[in-house]
Amino acid sequence: MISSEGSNAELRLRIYAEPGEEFNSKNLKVKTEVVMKNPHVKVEKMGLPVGVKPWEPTLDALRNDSRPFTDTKDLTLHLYTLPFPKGEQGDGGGGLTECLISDVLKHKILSVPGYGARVPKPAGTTYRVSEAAGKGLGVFATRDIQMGELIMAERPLMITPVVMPSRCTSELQGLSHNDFVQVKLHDAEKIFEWVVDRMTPENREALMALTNSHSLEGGGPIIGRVKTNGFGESEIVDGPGAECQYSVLCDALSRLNHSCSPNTFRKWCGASFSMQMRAARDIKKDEEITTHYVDILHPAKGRKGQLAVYAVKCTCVVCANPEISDPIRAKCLQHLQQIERQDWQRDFDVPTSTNPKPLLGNLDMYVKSGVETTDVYGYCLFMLMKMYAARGDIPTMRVYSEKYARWQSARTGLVIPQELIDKGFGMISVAEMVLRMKGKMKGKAKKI
Ligand SMILES: C[S@@+](CC[C@H](N)C(=O)[O-])C[C@H]1O[C@@H](n2cnc3c(N)ncnc32)[C@H](O)[C@@H]1O
Repeated sequence: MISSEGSNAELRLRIYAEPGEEFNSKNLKVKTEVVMKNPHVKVEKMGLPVGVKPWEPTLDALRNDSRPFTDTKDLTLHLYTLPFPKGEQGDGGGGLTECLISDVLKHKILSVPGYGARVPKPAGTTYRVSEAAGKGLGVFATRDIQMGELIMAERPLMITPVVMPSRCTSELQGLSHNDFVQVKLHDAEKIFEWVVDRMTPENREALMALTNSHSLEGGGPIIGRVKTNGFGESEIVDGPGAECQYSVLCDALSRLNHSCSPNTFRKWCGASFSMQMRAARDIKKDEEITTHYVDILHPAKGRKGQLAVYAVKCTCVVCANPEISDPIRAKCLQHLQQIERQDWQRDFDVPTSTNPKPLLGNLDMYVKSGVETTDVYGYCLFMLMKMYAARGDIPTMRVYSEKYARWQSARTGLVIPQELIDKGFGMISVAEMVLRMKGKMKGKAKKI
């Protein structure tokens, strides 16, 4: 699973019925235990180990998609088709998602203000999927794309828990670690098959057409595809403590390859129940459109290890030259740690220095190093906007205000009014005051 948070909390949600009780929605119990997450497990063989009986859960236990109300405390997994309720709101034009989620998450999803909104469409065609040398397929720009532009918006094909739904662990006592994992993979594939069986034929075909980079690791074809293509999404979790994380599996978005200098931001939009991707910098026609699977500010060696989990051997220029790139990335990380402690996006105080050289130097470093998807880049644009306002240079202030607004739109998906951008997010009053003062010094007020 492609992590958005980098969290590797090893928790497992156990769905079970007491011995002798029927496995159905009324008597299912749920328990969270420390165990492995499906993206990181690997075994030599496939199928059940010798002597282990197949798990026979009943599908009815999970089939609850017609329940009108959700229990906000129920962490048991159920099958739902979203957007919900089907037929009343329709699919908002974006297609339907098959979900194996808890009521807690379903309640969260349905409570998002504006839930049921249409999935937005990019302006014209923005991308094609074609061969990416050494990486399988990839996504490429079909025209020049400006920073901030929406490139893709997609309703997921499927949302499934990161922890593997499987039989009660007590049944597996005495098994070797390898056999234990094999059973887990086998059980989980069975449950995932139910999810896939509920899909529309088009969605099922799209899912099975996705790449499986983990076909030799003992898991079934669905788990393999989830591991290869699923996104971790911070908003798609149970409860505030993220008791259970989920994997969000999309279609075209799954064709995005990893880059250590990515040119897009990925953002979940709860209202339209869609994953969206926007340009983090200007992208040229035919350029590959990329995302990041791991933290791009980590040193090359660390990234290599993390990327191996996703079956990625990155050969980009940043990875190929760690002696040059690592110190630069370390500097960027240091800058990030400095600004993380500040509420800089809401700080409209006039900067104490009006010398833009250090900031321009940093901006150049961020662009050359390709770290526009990190906050240091946005911070730099924001500070330059404020600094040029403090210098009374309205045209240059507007250049950075425009860039900062585009970057923020790409990052958050929010549309920033042009009037606000023209006014440098309010910094124009500072610029006007400075100009008036300069005018006074020369004996007359300058016209803006
Ligand atoms: C989410 S898929 C991306 C689309 C995929 N290339 C395809 O053909 O469908 C992830 C897989 O793509 C490949 N991949 C992604 N980024 C890569 C990169 N930077 N270098 C090499 N392979 C990459 C790896 O095989 C990885 O497991």
